[in-house]
Amino acid sequence: MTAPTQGAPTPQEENHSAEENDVTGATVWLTGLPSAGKTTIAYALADRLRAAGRRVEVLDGDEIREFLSAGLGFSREDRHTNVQRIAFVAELLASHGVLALVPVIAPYADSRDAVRKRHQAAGTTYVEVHVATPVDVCSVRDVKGLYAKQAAGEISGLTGVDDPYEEPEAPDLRIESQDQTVQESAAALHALLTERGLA
Ligand SMILES: Nc1ncnc2c1ncn2[C@@H]1O[C@H](COP(=O)(O)OS(=O)(=O)O)[C@@H](OP(=O)(O)O)[C@H]1O
Ligand SMILES: Nc1ncnc2c1ncn2[C@@H]1O[C@H](COP(=O)(O)OP(=O)(O)O)[C@@H](O)[C@H]1O
Repeated sequence: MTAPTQGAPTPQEENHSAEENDVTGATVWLTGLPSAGKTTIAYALADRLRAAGRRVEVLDGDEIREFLSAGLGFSREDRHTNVQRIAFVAELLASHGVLALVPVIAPYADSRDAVRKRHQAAGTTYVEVHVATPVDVCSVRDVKGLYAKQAAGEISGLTGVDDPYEEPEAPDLRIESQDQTVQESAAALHALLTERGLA
């Protein structure tokens, strides 16, 4: 057997690099009410996926609103614009083999449909997860104090209270976080991604 030319990749190296290039990315969108558990599950899942060697980005709603969507508010129109911008970035990442985890409320069905269609048109995998924690549980968790502020009349237009949340009719997965630990919720989503060849 002749030794490979110096500098040229061995067949094993070539295979390895082909495998890397062939890794399937996907957008995994976690939709649900404020304090439902979207962000917590996304980061717990990211830890698991990174430990398994996957490239992962979490497109956190709060961070996106500070930069990419700076200046947008919470009107129907602004929420739609926010969601479409995030979908654009997520799809780009996913099309390059990244698992883009998106814990963003996305309260309107037509906005989420547009996200799905963008991914379908590009041939990029899209997974919709409904973190279906009931509003009474979310309002007790009240991670950012928004439910208390709304009740005190300090803010209005809070999703699920005095602003719409249109529940997904047929998500790929529904997580009832009120009955689970964070790790159980993350494991359920990890199992779905494994089943679909994404993890
Ligand atoms: N009025 C109102 N309604 C809903 N949410 C509100 C509101 N004001 C501020 N926030 C906080 O904004 C966080 C980011 O929202 P998103 O970008 O995910 O919302 S949207 O998809 O554009 O509707 C969102 O983050 P999460 O709590 O992680 O869901 C909220 O905490
Ligand atoms: N199974 C679960 N999955 C996710 N979060 C949970 C779960 N059980 C309890 N929690 C708690 O609920 C809160 C959810 O907050 P967060 O993830 O910021 O919600 P969101 O991003 O949907 O606004 C956290 O304090 C988290 O520890």
